[in-house]
Formats: sequence, structure tokens, C-alpha cells
Amino acid sequence: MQQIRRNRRLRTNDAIRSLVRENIITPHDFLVPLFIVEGKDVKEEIPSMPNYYRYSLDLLGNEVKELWSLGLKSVLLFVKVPDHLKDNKGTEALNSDGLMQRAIKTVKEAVPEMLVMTDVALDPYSSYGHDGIVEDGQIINDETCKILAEMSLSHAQAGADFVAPSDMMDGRILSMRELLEKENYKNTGIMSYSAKYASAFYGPFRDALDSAPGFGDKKTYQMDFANRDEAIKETLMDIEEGADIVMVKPGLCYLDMVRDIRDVVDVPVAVYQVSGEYAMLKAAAEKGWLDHDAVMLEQIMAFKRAGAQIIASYFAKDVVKLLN
Ligand SMILES: NCC(=O)CCC(=O)O
Ligand SMILES: [Mg+2]
Repeated sequence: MQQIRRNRRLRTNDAIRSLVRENIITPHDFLVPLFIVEGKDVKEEIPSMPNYYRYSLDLLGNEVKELWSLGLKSVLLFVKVPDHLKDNKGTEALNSDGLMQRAIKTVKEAVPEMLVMTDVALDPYSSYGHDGIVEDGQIINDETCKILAEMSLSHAQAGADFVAPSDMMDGRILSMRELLEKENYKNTGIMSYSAKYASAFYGPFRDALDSAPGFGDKKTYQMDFANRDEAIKETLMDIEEGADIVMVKPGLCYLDMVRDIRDVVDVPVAVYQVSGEYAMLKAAAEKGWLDHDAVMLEQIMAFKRAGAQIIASYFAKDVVKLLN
């Protein structure tokens, strides 16, 4: 039989490939994680995350202005809390003049239109490095939810647009939503880390914030990476409880979950390309074993192809500079 259909016709040159391309990457896809520390004039590189930095508040404004000028309009804030302020209940998290609360104001002063999302979890504030209150070696769920709700309110009062709980306690979305509604923060959104797996890919992040668990691991609250149906259940429950955006984390090893979830939910789906994913590419590129920029773009496109509408990535700035 004479061959009539030839797929290669649509790949003949760059123009036709561009014309038929199914997905594109734009600056609007990204959520930029930012690490913030106390101090003055601090821009310190995180050893396991080359070319990624912790900033003190006086330098944060400039960084945020640069992001805005590149078309990056959303940031996700994380703070590194000094050891002497850590305790079991994360008391410092509720300090209206705490580092997170000041960071929110700093970003909003520098670029009022910047969308500010904040990490809501106890681990950076916990003397145990866990995402909840510890009692007899256990992570206590319901009492933790109450603190997470108060933390969300505190961030909203400081000016956060969205709060992003990364803890995986049961019922925390409902606790947070109810308190925000009651206190009249009706437009403060919740981006839930709804399918967050217990992953070894978070290692460099824990270096960045000095937040590694002091005992045990996080497997009693974060998900077993063998599970697929459970991620759907977690995500649908969070939407019922009031999540505006849901998330899959980590990214590349969990693209199947991004697609599964995108297919069944009616809210935007975010993915978090985590620190270990960033570190792997940086290390391989440093050794000359991978083409950094080409692999970076291929990975980001994989998130879009899988169905992610929001990509939290340490590569955001690099990608956007490359696109320009
Ligand atoms: N809540 C944030 C994390 O747990 C880790 C992110 C990362 O590894 O980049
Ligand atoms: Mg859950």
C-alpha cells in the first residue's frame, strides 16, 4: 500500500513544529519559591542548591522587583527560623512581627501586585523539625490543625494572598478555611499541598531551612510513594474542605499523579519541582554530563504536558531568562 499519512511532514522545520506545538511555557506558569533569613545584606547560596540563595529582608525587595520585571508574578515564601525561636508548638509562627509576616510586607511594599503565597507548616518553627506538635513521639493531628489555622490567619493579616499548607495533617484545610471566613478573610485563597509524598527528594530544601526532622521520618503524615488512588482521595477531600488550588509534590517522579488529578478535578492543579530535582540537574550539568538548559526546558514542558497549570520551580528565573 502507498503510504499516505506521514507524521514527519509536521516536523520538517522549526516553523511547522512551532505551528503544531501542543504546549508552550510562559512566565505565567511559574510560582517562585523564595528562602528568607534574618540579618542584613545576606545573600547566601544554599550549598546543595547551586545558584539558589537565602535572602535577608533588605535584599528581598530587589529580588522581587527583578522577578516582576521578568514576568514572574507569583512567589511562595519560606523562612529559616533561628534555633532559639523553635519550640514544639511553633509559637514563633504566630508572631505578628515574625520573619514570615515581615517578609510578606516587604514583598508587597516592593511590588504591590506580586501574588504572595506563604508556606504554612510547623517544621521550620519546630524544635523537632516535624510538621506537627509532637507528643510521646507521635505527631498530633487536631491540635496541629488549630495552630495551622491561626498561622494562616496571621499570614493573611500580614497581607498574604494565598496560604499554602504543606503539612498533610487531616482536616487542616477545613480548619483554615473556617477561621479565615470567620475573620472575614474571604478572599484569601488556599493552595493545598494535597498529594504530598514522603520523598527523599526534599533533602536540599531541609538544608536550606535547617528543618530536617530531629527523629524518625514523615511517613505518618506524608503519603506513601507507592500509592495512586490515595492521592485522588486526598485531593478530592481537600477540595471539599475548601482548597482553591491543589498540588502534587514532588514533580518529575509523580507526573502520573498530575495527569490523574487534572483529569478529575475542577480546580487548578499545581506541581512542585522540588529541591532534589533541582540539585540532580545542577550536579549532572556541573560534571558536563547533561546539557543544563535543554534538560531544564524538557522537564518544565513535561509538567505542562502532564497537565500542571502552575509550576513551583527553582528554575523559574533561569527558564524565563532563556525564553526571552
Ligand atoms: N514544604 C516544602 C518542602 O517540604 C520541600 C520542598 C523542596 O524540597 O523543594
Ligand atoms: Mg489530606
